[in-house]
Amino acid sequence: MAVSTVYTVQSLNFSTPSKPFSQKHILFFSTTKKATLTRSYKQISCSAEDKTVVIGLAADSGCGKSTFMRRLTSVFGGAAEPPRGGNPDSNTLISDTTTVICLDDYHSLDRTGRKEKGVTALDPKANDFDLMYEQVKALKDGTAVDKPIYNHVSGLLDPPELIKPPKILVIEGLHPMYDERVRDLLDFSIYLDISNEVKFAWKIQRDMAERGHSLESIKASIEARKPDFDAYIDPQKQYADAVIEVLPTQLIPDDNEGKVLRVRLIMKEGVKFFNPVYLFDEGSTISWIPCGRKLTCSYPGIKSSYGPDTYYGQEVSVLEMDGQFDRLDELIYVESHLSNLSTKFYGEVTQQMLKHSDFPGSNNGTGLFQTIVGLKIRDLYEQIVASRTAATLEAAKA
Ligand SMILES: Nc1ncnc2c1ncn2[C@@H]1O[C@H](COP(=O)(O)OP(=O)(O)OP(=O)(O)O)[C@@H](O)[C@H]1O
Ligand SMILES: O=C(CO)[C@H](O)[C@H](O)COP(=O)(O)O
Repeated sequence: MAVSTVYTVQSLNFSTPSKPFSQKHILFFSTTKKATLTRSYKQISCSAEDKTVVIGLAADSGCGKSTFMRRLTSVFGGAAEPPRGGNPDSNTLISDTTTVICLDDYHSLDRTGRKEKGVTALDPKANDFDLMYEQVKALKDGTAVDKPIYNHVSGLLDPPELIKPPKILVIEGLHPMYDERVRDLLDFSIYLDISNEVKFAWKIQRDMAERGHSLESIKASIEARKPDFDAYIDPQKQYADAVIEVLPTQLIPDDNEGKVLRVRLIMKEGVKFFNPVYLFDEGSTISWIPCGRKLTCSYPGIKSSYGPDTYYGQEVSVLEMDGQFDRLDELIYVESHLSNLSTKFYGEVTQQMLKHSDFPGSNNGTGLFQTIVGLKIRDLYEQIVASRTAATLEAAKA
């Protein structure tokens, strides 16, 4: 029988928190040979207003999740870094406000295990949803957890790292909306829907140009993942509150380069604390070519549209941007025609885009819509905190 021993967290060597704990936090170690951590934790007491807001970001590998996360954390200010003093191959990024955890850390089978069983990482059988649910719920309830680490360098499962409840927890990866229990914990969810043609072009850019993979191996890897992607990853988009859909342009006939993109921001109606962005007039159907005196466009130009639609049987608003911007500073012209942006000052979207002009997608709708969704998440967070504060005050009065 395993005997449990109590240690204070300050004595641990992994994932040393960047700041000392303000609350007493105790971990229970199991004294088995492997010295793995059992899953018992003491609750860190926090007020209702401080409870963690949980955001889910789903996409296939290589579809821009990390880039989106960099844009999102930048909206909150401060740099996002891996846990200080922890595993150098940690997938976690922590900033003052946000903690981003990668759901690859809940792979239950390592690279060899998947190979032996003949399953991909996209297959639910290769992932531990019970633990994912248990830990996301614990964090949401104000309890720190020892989250496993999937090491992408070695392909092994490394010893766990300590994750404290942040203000905003982002769970990003293949399956944030797959398991109903985890899905129900999300305060807001996003799906990055990258069409096969564009995914292929991005994979070639990264894996061929930057990582030296051959064209054949990239094709083979995409083909091998496709059945599981279609079965387990893609269906999650029906649950997302916002979907960023990336398609080949319609401005160049038969374009197969995948450089000019048509991007659609699909925003669910009726989501608490989320008011969809609109162009010119809320609820109308608009088609707009902004190129001209105030927006420089070279071939093939830019076409934007907006209007109501349905998506998986639900009412949505869709904002679309096809083409690319020549001059980012002129984006202020487009920004000034959009409403419900949740900016804190005039031009904040343009400022964010200029700040990260070196990120992929900064000259088109991918960067623009990721930035807008980042601002909407900040607004959602602030509204949730404000409503909790109001509820606490009401309760105190009663
Ligand atoms: N908006 C974009 N426009 C053009 N290329 C992009 C865009 N977003 C991502 N890419 C390309 O895709 C690659 C992967 O992007 P990123 O690292 O953000 O994706 P990811 O989903 O986090 O990937 P992974 O899960 O494999 O770590 C980038 O190196 C870049 O080549
Ligand atoms: O789909 C993925 C999500 O990032 C990866 O392929 C999965 O996590 C397995 O990683 P690796 O290929 O490093 O073993």
